[in-house]
Order: sequence, then structure tokens, then C-alpha cells
Amino acid sequence: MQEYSEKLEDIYDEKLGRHLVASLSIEPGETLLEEQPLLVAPHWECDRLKCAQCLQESYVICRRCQVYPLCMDCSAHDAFECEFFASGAGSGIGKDLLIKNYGICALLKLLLLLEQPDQRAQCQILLERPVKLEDYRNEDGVWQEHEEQVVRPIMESGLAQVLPDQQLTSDALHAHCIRIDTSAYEVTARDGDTLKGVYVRGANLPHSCVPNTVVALDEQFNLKLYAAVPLESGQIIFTSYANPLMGTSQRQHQLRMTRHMECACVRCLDPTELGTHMSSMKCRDCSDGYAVCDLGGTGNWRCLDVSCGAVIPAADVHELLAEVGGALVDAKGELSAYESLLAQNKQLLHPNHFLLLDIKQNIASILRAAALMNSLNDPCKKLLARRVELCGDLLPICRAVIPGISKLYAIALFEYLLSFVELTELQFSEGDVDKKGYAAQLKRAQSVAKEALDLLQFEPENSAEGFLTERIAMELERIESDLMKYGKH
Ligand SMILES: C[S@@+](CC[C@H](N)C(=O)[O-])C[C@H]1O[C@@H](n2cnc3c(N)ncnc32)[C@H](O)[C@@H]1O
Repeated sequence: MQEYSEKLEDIYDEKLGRHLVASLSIEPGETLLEEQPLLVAPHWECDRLKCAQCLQESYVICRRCQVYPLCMDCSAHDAFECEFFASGAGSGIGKDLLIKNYGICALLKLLLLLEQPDQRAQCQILLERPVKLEDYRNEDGVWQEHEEQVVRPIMESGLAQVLPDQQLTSDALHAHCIRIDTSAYEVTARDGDTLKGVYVRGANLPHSCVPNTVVALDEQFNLKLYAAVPLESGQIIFTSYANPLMGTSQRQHQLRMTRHMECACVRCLDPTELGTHMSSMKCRDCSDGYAVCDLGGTGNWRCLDVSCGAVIPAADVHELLAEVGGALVDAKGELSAYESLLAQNKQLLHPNHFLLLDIKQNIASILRAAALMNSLNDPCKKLLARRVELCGDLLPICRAVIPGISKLYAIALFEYLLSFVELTELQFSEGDVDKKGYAAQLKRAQSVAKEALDLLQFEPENSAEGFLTERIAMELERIESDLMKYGKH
């Protein structure tokens, strides 16, 4: 399906540009779009060469064109790109163009796609997207980065002269970079690095921090978009460009920086962030009150208890968040540093605050890695119980921020399941729980595993989530076989 589902209509308005609405009712899990990528390339700032064929780490250069990196397993890459530099129009361009300026990778791909008659029409759809260069020009950071890493190297390489039909100017190249950046999806290479994938139709999806669709990507980076919740005729189809585990002002900052947009979704307009309180503070005046941001007014945090109404100035909140954010970076994987950060900030932030969640996730992943490497000294049960608690704290929040079918929630359930089963088995083997208690715990694990599998059922088999599904299914099998043994009493 290189086209949208027949149940969608492609429309245009001033605010969202081209976008899609449901023209009929749609069930959760229904496929809305399947599309191959127009291009997949490393980020501008990627400093490790990637094989032009499989996008995993590269060790050699293509012998034929002497321009593109390859890995030990791949002996060839895209025939047009190879030919262009080996004996085509680009044969006179310096062979070190890409190696010296690896940031040009995505744009070079687009420029060479534009040279191929069978690809040009797809690229043109992307290039029709209007870009107001004046909104970006002279902006610190992005414009400068594009200029130094992409635009200047290409202009100085002589490519503009050998691609005369494209009439390449600095401004045209900047506009291409912006189109690539604002429409790209983060995709994960097999070696775990993130790359950017551009999809001509997928690029039409507008953002909401509460998306109503799920984007699935298989190992070949093919995109499948499916409904996360029931959709009624007339509803706009949204994806999310932001990290749902960040607070509102952090998501908004990210969207402003990367997409030049202001989000006004239900979560962004709700000071409690859908009841999660991911940006709420503990009130400084009353013992059990929480303060939320006065979004439409002063921007200060005010206690929700009207009989208290104490105010925390926005500047104080931002200063504290910057301080904790900095300390998180400085903690550099040190368990004790995260634990002391958690203890200090529990007094100041709502228990669901996104920074506390971040700290807790760091602790949980250190404990997981330690368990895997068997490097825990002794108090295994205590640490396992701590991991279960930390993973459990994340569950209701993941459930609340992404409604319906959610990969984030499925992954959180999996992490919880692993630690819960490990603890349960240890407690049973050490005689802390009897058979009946063990069976009751296994029943809980069984329902967690089933819930996670249910959420992942629409993911392609050959994807990271597909492999996760297999892993959870194996765990479920193990749980059910123990249940057969111990659950009969
Ligand atoms: C991937 S493009 C979407 C394509 C767009 N529909 C078009 O016709 O070009 C992303 C851009 O769409 C706009 N956009 C997406 N979601 C939006 C939203 N919820 N509110 C305002 N603008 C949005 C922003 O300008 C953003 O940089």
C-alpha cells in the first residue's frame, strides 16, 4: 500500500498544511498506510561512517566508486549512486567528499534521487512543501549547522555544476535540509544507532502529543501506520514527533527547535498533563498539595488546593529543573548519584514528575544490567524488589500518556514483567512464598505478558517489536508451564 487507506482523505488547511482525516470509522489496529522510505540516512551530526547498503558500521570504501562506505558483508550499494561517482557526471568530484563531509549523506541521497526519472516524482512531492527560509535564517544552531556540515561542503564540491538541471543554490540546499529535518522519522539501525527516514506520505502527518496512530518500522525501514484508538469520520490523523516521557514545556521546546511549531493538543493545554502531573511540583506551603503551571496566565506554578493557593515562581521551577537536568548528566551511570538525586528531589517534585521518572529509569536500567552481568553482590531480592517497584511506577504514566495501542506501554510492561518474574522465582526458590502464593504471582505475570502481547500484535514480525513479541511469548510459555505445575492447588 504505497497509498493511504481508502478510509482516509487527504486535505489541506492553513494551520496543518496537507494532512489526513478519517472519512469512515476506523478500528484500532487497522492499517492506514504502508510505505517504503524515500531515503534513510545518518543524522547530520553522525560521526561514524555507515555502510551505504545496510547502514551498519562501515570499515571499507566501495572499490568501484571509491566514495561510499561499505561494511565487510556488503560488496555493492545503490547502482545509480555508485555509477554517478565511478564513471558518471560525478566522476570528477573529489573521492573524499563523503568521508570528509559525512553530514551531507541525506542531502546527497536526495540530490541523486532527483537525477533519476523514476524517483523524481516522489521527491517532488516532498519538495513542494513550502519552507519559509526567513523563519530559519540566522537562527543560531540549526542554520549554522546545516551551513557548515551540509550546504558549504556541497557548494564547494562542484556538485552544483554537474547537476545543472537542479539549479542548486545555497538557499535551495538549506530548504532541502529543512524539508528533510522537519519530515524525518527517527528510525533505528540494526546496530542500534538512530537514523533519519524520510517518507513522502508519512511526512504529511501532523503532530499531537496524544497521537491516535502508531508508526511501526520493519528491518528494511518500511513504515506501517495503524490506528491506536477507534477513529470517527472527520477525525484528524496524528502522529507524535515528541518524547511522551518529557514534561509539557520540554516537549514544546523540542517541537519549537526541531519543527518550528507550537503544539496545542489536549495534553499541552492541560496543566495536569492528562492527570499524570508529569510537570507538577510539591507545594512548598501545605504538606500534601501539588502545584501546577498556570498555563494561560502568569506561567507560575500554583497549589491546586484553593484554600492554600501558594505560588512557586516559574523562574524558581526552571532553575530547579535545569539543576536536576545537569545533575542527571553528571551522574554518568553512577547508581549512588541517581539514588541521592531521587532522595533530594522527591521532596520538591510530584512523584510522577518526568525528572523523577527519568532518574528512576536510570536506576532500573543499572539494576537490570547488573543482574544480567551477575555483578550484584548479595542483596539480590532487595534490589530485584526495588527494580519491580521502579518499573511499576512507570506503568500508569505510560498508560495515561499514550491512549489505546501503545508500544511505549508494551515495553514498560515487558520491563516490569522481567523483574517481577525474576523476583517471584527467587522468592519461591528461597521459600518466602508457598506454592499457592507463587501461583497467584504467576497469574499476575501471565496477565501482564498477555497485555503486552496484545499491544504488540499489529507490529511487523521482522522489527524490533516483532522480536520483543517473540521474547514475551517465550516468557509467557515459561510462566504457563509453571502455572500448570503449581497452579492446581
Ligand atoms: C512533517 S511536516 C507536516 C507536513 C505538513 N502537513 C505539510 O503540508 O507540509 C511538519 C510540519 O507541519 C506543521 N505541523 C505539524 N503538526 C502541527 C500542529 N499540531 N500544529 C501546528 N503545526 C503543525 C509544522 O510546521 C511542522 O514543522
